[in-house]
Amino acid sequence: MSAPIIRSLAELRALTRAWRQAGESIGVVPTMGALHEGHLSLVRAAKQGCDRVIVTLFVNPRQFNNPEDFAKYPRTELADAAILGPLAVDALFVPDAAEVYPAGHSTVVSVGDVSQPLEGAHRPGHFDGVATVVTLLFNMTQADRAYFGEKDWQQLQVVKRLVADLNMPIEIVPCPSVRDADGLALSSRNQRLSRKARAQAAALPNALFDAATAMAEGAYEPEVLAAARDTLAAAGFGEVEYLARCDSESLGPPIPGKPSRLLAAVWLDGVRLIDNVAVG
Ligand SMILES: Nc1ncnc2c1ncn2[C@@H]1O[C@H](COP(=O)(O)OP(=O)(O)OP(=O)(O)O)[C@@H](O)[C@H]1O
Ligand SMILES: CC(C)(CO)[C@@H](O)C(=O)[O-]
Ligand code: BAL
Repeated sequence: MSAPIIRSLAELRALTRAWRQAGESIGVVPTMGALHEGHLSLVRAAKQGCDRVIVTLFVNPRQFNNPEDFAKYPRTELADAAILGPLAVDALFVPDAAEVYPAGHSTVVSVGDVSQPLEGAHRPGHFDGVATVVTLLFNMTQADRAYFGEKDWQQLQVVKRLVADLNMPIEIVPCPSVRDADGLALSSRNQRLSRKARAQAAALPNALFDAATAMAEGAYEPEVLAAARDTLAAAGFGEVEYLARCDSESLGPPIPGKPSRLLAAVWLDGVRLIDNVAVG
């Protein structure tokens, strides 16, 4: 059986009110659909941690800085509802744009410093769109816990900052990146890779893991980063938008004694891939 699809906020509210009155906890897994094992790992964590689980599916127009990317984003609602069936989620919330942004909607939520570099610099307005829709989804679902993937590391840090700064009564639960057998992080956008490019794509995680190991062993960072760029170019990758070691939490420059992370956004075969790994 497929997951029960709920489209209106009124219907969702009726459910969440009943669950709250029964003293049940609510978990939310926000997604843009085209579900894969990465998303399902979040759903499984939510099922373990909460009495009730809502998966949201909304391709949020306000976080796309590139109209072509928005137009091409995969939309597979029926398959998504079917794949969630065996996990027995309580609701698949699929609002339309007018339910999320009714006429007259004019509030934008903007998170500070952590949203500025990397994705923020290369996708102007992206994190304002994410922070705004995540705030709306948290309010709409009344969730106690929300599950986010480490694959979108900067997004996770932005959402943590948002929740801390606005004292939102919700716990953010990070979930590790799920990777294919060759190491490529699962992503809806991987579907757009040609067969040849898909075979080349594992060079990205390999280069990141190798570089992170070298850095942890004390190798000279500029040389390590230059070697990683050479490896990617040799593997057929195009533009490297960023490849940088950052403080894991603030995404600013690394801070001695604090965890750091290596993050990248790279083009391959007309597809923009992102990934990140811990250093040390
Ligand atoms: N491989 C993965 N492992 C763990 N979590 C993931 C993975 N891929 C996506 N997620 C998480 O699922 C949630 C929804 O992400 P989203 O719907 O954008 O999927 P996606 O595959 O990342 O798509 P795309 O990268 O093309 O936008 C986010 O919290 C994201 O971090
Ligand atoms: C969190 C999110 C569902 C908000 O639209 C989106 O950015 C995503 O899929 O990671
Ligand atoms: N997976 C993060 C959402 C986005 O790329 O727009």
